[in-house]
Amino acid sequence: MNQMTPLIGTTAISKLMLTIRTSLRMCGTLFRVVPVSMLIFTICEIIIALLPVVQIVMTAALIEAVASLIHEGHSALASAQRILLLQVSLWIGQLALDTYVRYLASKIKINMMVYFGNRTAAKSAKLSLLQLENHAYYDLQQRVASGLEHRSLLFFQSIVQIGQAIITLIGFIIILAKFHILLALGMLLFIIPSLYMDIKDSGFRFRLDVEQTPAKRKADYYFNLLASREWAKEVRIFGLSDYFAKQWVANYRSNAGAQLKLERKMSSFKFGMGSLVLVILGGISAFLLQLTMAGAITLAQFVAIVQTLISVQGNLRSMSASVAGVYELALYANDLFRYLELEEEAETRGELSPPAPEKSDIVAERITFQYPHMEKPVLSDISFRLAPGQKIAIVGENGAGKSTLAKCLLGLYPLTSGTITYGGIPIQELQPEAFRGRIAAIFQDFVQYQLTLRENIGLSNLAYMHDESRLQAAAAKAGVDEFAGALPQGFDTELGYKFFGGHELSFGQWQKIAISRAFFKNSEVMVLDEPTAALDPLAEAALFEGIAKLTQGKTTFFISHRLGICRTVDLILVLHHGHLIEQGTHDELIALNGEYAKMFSKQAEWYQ
Ligand SMILES: Nc1ncnc2c1ncn2[C@@H]1O[C@H](COP(=O)(O)OP(=O)(O)OP(=O)(O)O)[C@@H](O)[C@H]1O
Repeated sequence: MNQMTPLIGTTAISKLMLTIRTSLRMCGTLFRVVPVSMLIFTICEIIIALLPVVQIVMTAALIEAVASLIHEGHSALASAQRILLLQVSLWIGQLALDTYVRYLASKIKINMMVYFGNRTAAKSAKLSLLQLENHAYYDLQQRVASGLEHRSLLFFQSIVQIGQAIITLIGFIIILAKFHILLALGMLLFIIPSLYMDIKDSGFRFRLDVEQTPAKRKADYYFNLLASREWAKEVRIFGLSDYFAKQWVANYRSNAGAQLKLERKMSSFKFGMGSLVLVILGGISAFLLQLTMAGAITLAQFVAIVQTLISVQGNLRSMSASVAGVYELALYANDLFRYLELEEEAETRGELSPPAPEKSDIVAERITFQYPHMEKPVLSDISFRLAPGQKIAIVGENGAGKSTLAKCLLGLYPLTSGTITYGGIPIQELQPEAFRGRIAAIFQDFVQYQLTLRENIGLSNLAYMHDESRLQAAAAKAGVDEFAGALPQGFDTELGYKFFGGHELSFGQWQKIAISRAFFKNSEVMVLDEPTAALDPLAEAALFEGIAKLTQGKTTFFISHRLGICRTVDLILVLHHGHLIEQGTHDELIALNGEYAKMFSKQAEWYQ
C-alpha cells in the first residue's frame, strides 16, 4: 500500500486492532516523553474516577442521617454534621484536583507539541524532493499538522476517561446489584446502542476528512491567492478577485455540502439509537416503581438508585463518546506515526567519503531520469566527463531538462538508470552529509529568507556566519557590497516585508544575495541556475567577467539562456528534449554549426 494512503479499518476487528495498536503506541510515547507529569496525571485521574462512587455512598449516608435526625432529634445531629462536613471536603478536594489536572494537561500538551512538532518538521526536511512533489504528501501533511498539540494528550485523556467510566460503572453495577440484579443487567443494556452509534459516527467523520482534504487544500490555495502579497499584483491587474473568490466558495461549499449530508444521516441514526436508550431507561424506572411498591427498597435507597441511574446515563454517554473519540484519534495518530515513518529517500545514502577535490572528476554515464507519474523520461541517455575545477554551461530551450540534470548531478533526484560518479564513486554510495558539504547551488527560484542580510548570506556555512571578513568577501563577489552599506544596520538589517522592521529589496538585489550565499559556502562544486536572470547588464557583465577568478578551482555548472557566459566555460552541454545533442567548447560548437551555433547567432543578432 502507498505509504501516504490513510488506514481505516474495515471490519470491527481491524478497527479494534488499529485502535489498540495506536493507543498503546501513543500512550507509550507520552510516558516516554513526559514520564513524571504523566504518572501524576494518571494517579489524579484514577482518584477523580473513584470520586462519583464515593459521592453516591455519601449521599445515601446523608439521607439516612437526615432520616435519623427527623426520628431521633438532636442526638443524631453530630453524626449528620460530620457526614455533611465530609461531603463538603470531598467537593473542595475534587475541585482542587480538577484544577490541578487542567494545569498539568496544558503542560503535557505543550511538551508533546514540541516533541511531535520537532519530529514532523525534521521529517519533512529529510524527505526526498520527489516525495514533496506528490500531492498525497500534502494531504497527509495537512491532516497530521491539524491539531497536533492537543491530539496526543486527548488520546490519553479519552483512554483514561474510558478507564474512569469503567471503574465508575463497575461501582454503580455493584450498588445496583445489591438492590436487584435486574437493575444491574438493565443498566448494561444501555451500553450497546450508545457505543455503536458513536463509533460509527467517528469512522464517518474521519473518512469524510480524508475525502475532503484535497478540496480543503484547494480552497486554502484559492484563499491564499486572494490574501498573499506574492500574487496580489496579478490578482489586481487581471481582476481575478471575483474569479478566485467564487472558486473558493465552490470548493468550500462542496465540502460543506458533504458535511451537512453526513450530519443529516447521523442525526436520524442518533435519534433512533437515543430513543432506544430512553426506552430502556423507562423500563428500568417502571421496574423500580414495582420494587418500591413491593416495599423492597426504602426512600433513601430509592433516591440513591435514581441518582445512580441518572449518573449512569451521563457516564455511559461520555464513555461511548470517549470510545468513539479514541477510534477517531487512533485514525489521526496513525496518520501521524505513518508520516514520521515515511521513508527518507535520500538519493545518496552510502557511507563513503567524497574523494579529495583535485581527484573529483565527474562522470555521467548514460543517465536517464523520469519523474514519477510521467510517461516519458525527461533526460535520456546522457553521458559526459568533467575534470575537477572545469566550468560547464548547460544550455537548451525551455523544458529541455537543464534544471533536472542539475538536480540529478547534485544528488537531489535518483537516476532512473545510468550512473553519475564523483572521483570514481557512484553518487548514491557517498555519505550524504559529506557529499552535500562539498556542493553549493542557487536555483532559479532561490529563497528570499525573511531574515537578516548576515543570515541570508551566512546560512550556507553556519560556522562562519559571524566571520565579518568572509561575509564581506562573499558579498563583494556578487555585488552585494554595493547596497549593503546603505542598509540601516548593515549585515544585521532584517530583510523582506513579512516581519516588523524588515527592509525590502529589489528582486535583482535578492539574486545578488543568493549568489553570495553560494560563494560563501566555498564548496568544490557549484551549480548556478540562471544566476543573472534578474541582474542589470552591468552587474551581469561584472559577474561574467569575474567568474573565472571567482570560481577558480571549483567545478561550476552554469545554466543560462544568456549564452554570453558560454565563451568563458570549458565545456558546453546542449540539451534538446532531454537529449544531449551537442557538447564541446564555444569555438567547437560554433564550428559545428548546429543547434548551439543557431541559438548563439540568433541571440547575438539582438545585440548588433
Ligand atoms: N516536478 C516535476 N514533475 C514532472 N515533470 C517535471 C517536473 N519538473 C519539470 N518537469 C518536466 O521536465 C521537463 C524539464 O524541465 P526542466 O525544469 O529541467 O527544464 P529546463 O530546461 O530547466 O527549463 P527552463 O529553461 O524553462 O528552466 C519539462 O518538460 C517539465 O515539464
